[in-house]
Amino acid sequence: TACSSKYVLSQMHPMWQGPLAVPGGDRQSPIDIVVRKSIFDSELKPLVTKYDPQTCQQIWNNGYSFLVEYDDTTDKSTLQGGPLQDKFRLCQFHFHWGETNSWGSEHTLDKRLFPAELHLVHWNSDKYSLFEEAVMEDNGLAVIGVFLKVGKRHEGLQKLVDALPAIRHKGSVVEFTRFDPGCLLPSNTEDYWTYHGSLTTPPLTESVTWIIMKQHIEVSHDQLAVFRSLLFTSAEEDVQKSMVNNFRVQQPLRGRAVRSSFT
Ligand SMILES: CCCSc1c(F)c(F)c(S(=O)(=O)NC)c(F)c1F
Ligand SMILES: [Zn+2]
Repeated sequence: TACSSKYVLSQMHPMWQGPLAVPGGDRQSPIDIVVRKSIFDSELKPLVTKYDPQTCQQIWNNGYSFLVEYDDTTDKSTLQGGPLQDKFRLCQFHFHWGETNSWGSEHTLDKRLFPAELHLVHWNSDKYSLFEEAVMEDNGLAVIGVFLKVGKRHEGLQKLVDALPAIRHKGSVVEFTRFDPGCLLPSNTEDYWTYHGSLTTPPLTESVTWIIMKQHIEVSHDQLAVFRSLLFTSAEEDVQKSMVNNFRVQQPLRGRAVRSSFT
């Protein structure tokens, strides 16, 4: 699918976290969400997701995370509602996680870190015809962020966890079909925070309407341990590096408002 083929992140190394010069740079992500400073907006609607598992195509290791990619050539898997005026097409989802359960998320709630964070990446198919275009525009992308906590095993996640050993190395791809990303959303999709930000990986473009779910999902310790068995490095490299801590450092709010859909 377009959403990541042209944007191989393999050049990126986790150590790039520094303040890469970004044009403008006043709406960078991730951020700390100061809950008591978020502003309730009664105009914010519940999210409307319509995901067709048949559009699931493959899972691959891009050298920074693993991406589950969807066919985004039609409007079969979409996100609308919430803070959005347009319809957005799902192109992929991926995660960020730590080397221990004490940290790993990109966003935080009142500085609270979670062990991992799920990102479902969508692009504005009402305004643009390709992900590559949308990723450069200020209302081009919508990313749903879901916090993960360690607890009971997530049955829906297990199919994905079972596929990970086949993509241990950077650049590995395997077919992955009939996976419903809706099973990874919390039961409550009405309560979220939203703000305007950016990708948290190069090209770091300021094109993202972020939608951070208030309710987390639970995965087991063992499921998260399989995430950490992935490698940043390709099979050819002689030093293998565990894929952990693939999150960006938090960025300044620069006066942005974070709105909440709930009081
Ligand atoms: C331009 C890369 C194409 S796909 C992709 C990705 F691989 C990724 F990691 C993130 S993220 O910034 O890390 N999380 C929101 C994205 F937003 C993406 F769109
Ligand atoms: Zn991400």
